[in-house]
Amino acid sequence: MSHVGTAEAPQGRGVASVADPDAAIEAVDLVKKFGTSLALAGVSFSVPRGSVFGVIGPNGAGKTTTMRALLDIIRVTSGRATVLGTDSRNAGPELRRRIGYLPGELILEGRTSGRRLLKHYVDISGPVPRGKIDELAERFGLDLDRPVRKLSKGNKQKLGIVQAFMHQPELLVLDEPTSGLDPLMQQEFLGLVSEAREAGQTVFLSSHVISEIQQAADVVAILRGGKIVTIASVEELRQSAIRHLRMMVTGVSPAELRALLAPLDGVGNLECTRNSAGTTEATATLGGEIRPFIQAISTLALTDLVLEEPDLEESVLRLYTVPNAAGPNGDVS
Ligand SMILES: Nc1ncnc2c1ncn2[C@@H]1O[C@H](COP(=O)(O)OP(=O)(O)OP(=O)(O)O)[C@@H](O)[C@H]1O
Repeated sequence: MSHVGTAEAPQGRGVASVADPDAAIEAVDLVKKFGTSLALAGVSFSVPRGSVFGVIGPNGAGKTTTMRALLDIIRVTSGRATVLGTDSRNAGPELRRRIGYLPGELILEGRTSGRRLLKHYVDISGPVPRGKIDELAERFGLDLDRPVRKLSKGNKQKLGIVQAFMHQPELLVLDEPTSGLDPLMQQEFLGLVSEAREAGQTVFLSSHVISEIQQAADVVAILRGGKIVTIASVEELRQSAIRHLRMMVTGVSPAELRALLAPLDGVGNLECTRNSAGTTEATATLGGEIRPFIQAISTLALTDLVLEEPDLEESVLRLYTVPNAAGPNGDVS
């Protein structure tokens, strides 16, 4: 297991700066090149203290690179980040004690037990409240006396979670924290995140699981190809998500209904047909606000209207793949 570290980084240089005192993290135009490949192409965001900020994106989007840059495990090519009021390049032991870090790829080998390994990490993280390690281990059903190399992937992940949370840090940086956890343990983890927020801690986490981000995060950043496609609250994302609709109308022909609905903002995949009962049926997708649509159909003789719950997953996946897709704030990649 790696803790917050500076493995690939030169020793602290740069001057500590306080940008926004309310921000736990402020990243400004982070660029990271690995040889000729551009892992981060100008990433900027701000994470308010006491909030849960989720980052989602497809494989290779730059989530891990962003986290490693914030923790000074790697150095960015250009740009700057402030973490808990300190320039990330000054991530010395004092700052590291204020952060809990769960790396994406946990490597736990050796005969040592989970308990002994955690004791070692206490030396780095600073004091842990009495009984906290056992309380967390019990919560996740983790046997701390087994040699770590014998632990399953999920149990190694639980040990990583205990390690990140045990010293009740001001900031938690969690890379794919629920990877390998079963659904019950994922819920337990989400409970822990919500308690952390209630206690005023800040959580910065990445995930592939949209439903999990939806449940845990206040704000979501969608990263793709080293760029932020959009940053939005979960509610904004939900409102911008696509709904599926089906309606039945009498007294209008399919062509008339098409002429009414097709020009409306957000209407897509429109199909208007006459069914065997002589009623006109329309199916479509509806994005964005529903009010203009409801107003437009208010004069129709509706016999049925079905408007499905917005599908956040579908909407986010669209932002993953569609070139120049606009997010809820109108941001484009
Ligand atoms: N040490 C490295 N050397 C070279 N390229 C790297 C290195 N680390 C990351 N990359 C590249 O940078 C890009 C971003 O990788 P990163 O691991 O940050 O993505 P990610 O969003 O965390 O992906 P995943 O969801 O698969 O974990 C990828 O193209 C990756 O191949």
